Amino acid sequence: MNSEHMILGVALTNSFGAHPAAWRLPHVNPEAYTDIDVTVEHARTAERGGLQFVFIADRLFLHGDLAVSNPLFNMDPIVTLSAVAQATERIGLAGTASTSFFEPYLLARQLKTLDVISNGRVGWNAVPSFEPDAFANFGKEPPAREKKYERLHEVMQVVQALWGSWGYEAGKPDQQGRYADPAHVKPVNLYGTQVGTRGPLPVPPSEQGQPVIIMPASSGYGLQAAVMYADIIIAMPSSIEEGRAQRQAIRQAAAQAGRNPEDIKYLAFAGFTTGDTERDALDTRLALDAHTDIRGPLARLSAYLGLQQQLTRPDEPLTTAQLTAVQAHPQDARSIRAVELAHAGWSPRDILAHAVFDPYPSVVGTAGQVADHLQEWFKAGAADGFMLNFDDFSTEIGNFVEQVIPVLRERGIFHNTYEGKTLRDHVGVPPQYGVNPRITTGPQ
Ligand SMILES: Cc1cc2nc3c(=O)[nH]c(=O)nc-3n(C[C@H](O)[C@H](O)[C@H](O)COP(=O)(O)O)c2cc1C
Repeated sequence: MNSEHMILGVALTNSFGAHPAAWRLPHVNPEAYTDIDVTVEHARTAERGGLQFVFIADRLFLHGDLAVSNPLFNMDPIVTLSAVAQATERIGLAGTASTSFFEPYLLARQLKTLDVISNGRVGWNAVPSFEPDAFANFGKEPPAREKKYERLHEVMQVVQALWGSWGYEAGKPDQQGRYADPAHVKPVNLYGTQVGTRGPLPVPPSEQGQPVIIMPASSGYGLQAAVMYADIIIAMPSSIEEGRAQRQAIRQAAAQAGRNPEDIKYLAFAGFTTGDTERDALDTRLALDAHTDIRGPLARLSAYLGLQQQLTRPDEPLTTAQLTAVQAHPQDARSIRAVELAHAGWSPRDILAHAVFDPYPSVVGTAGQVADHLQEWFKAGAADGFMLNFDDFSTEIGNFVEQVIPVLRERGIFHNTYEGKTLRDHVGVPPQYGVNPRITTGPQ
């Protein structure tokens, strides 16, 4: 992994795409939620483009109003990735598993087994759950914030201790009669306030030792935990300035925690819809937006444009009087963008089709515009790479691979091919096996 190259992961959180209407498009298989072949195909397309990993977020409850939408998350990320592992060779496989419910022995076992059978391609997005609906599914009430993070710390340390409990020194099976050297497959006897384990975990090292750890960007307790354990931090900054500031804050906190800041990769979420022209890309987005009620977004847009009155002509550019009245909220990247688009002469419907209200910065445009966005953020130090989101996986992952990846390669900011075999190689993070000694002995 060369630091001149950006890291690209693709979010395959559900089977259809990031747009809630993707499942309704005529070319989309509406049963993709339960059809593993569809997810496998998306992962293979991403692998063809040399993307470093696929990523599956998770919520432990039914998310999405089934009367109008598909379930918004995967049936089960780890089981799904096991199937994807068998159908792919190089691409990394990152899945979310909550630290709030499962016993660390079970988490350690499933994740490391997946890492072994995929030849070292696994990433674990370790998140503490916070939604009452998730806790209800385990017959529980959400705990206080400090208890939630206390459990997270204990789970992270117990899982990693279990991962390291079958030492490299145990060796390979010797058919003369010794399968492994038991002196190096040892109990860990690690007990916290909320979880604990005896060990050992009967899973030998994978090709990358143990899974790469991913954690979401957060502040306070979350930041403190992420800089202790994470190899990759994923985030949703809304502007280059915010991304740069958050990345810097993480690098600083990592150094204070005794880490080399270079060992933590900061990835920003971004969304893309590509077309041969900007108009084509907007029309693709409009075909999806047509399935949603525009009244709410229009009301929100008038507020973001700083207008007192509602926008009543969604297909006409703003009038001169309206353009004189618009005013961006200086602190809000979405408002600034909406005002820019209004001044450029786009109609309210087209401004919305530019994805101004997506939860992360999005580009609806040509491959060159998409590449410009990625390059600008990367070169500005606002991210080490990106978590790519696509409205409609069935077309957009392929478009990105065929149209955007060649531009990034031409500009020298994306690798030509996988240089190594494991996810750790793909993202350029150092080896680790078991609990990082820094955690038990303090900064060196
Ligand atoms: C980029 C990003 C991705 C996240 N992915 C998930 C996820 O897949 N599942 C989940 O339950 N929470 C996810 N979260 C939420 C975090 O786990 C965390 O609960 C949230 O950021 C609130 O943090 P706090 O508890 O420190 O307030 C994500 C957060 C961010 C910023």
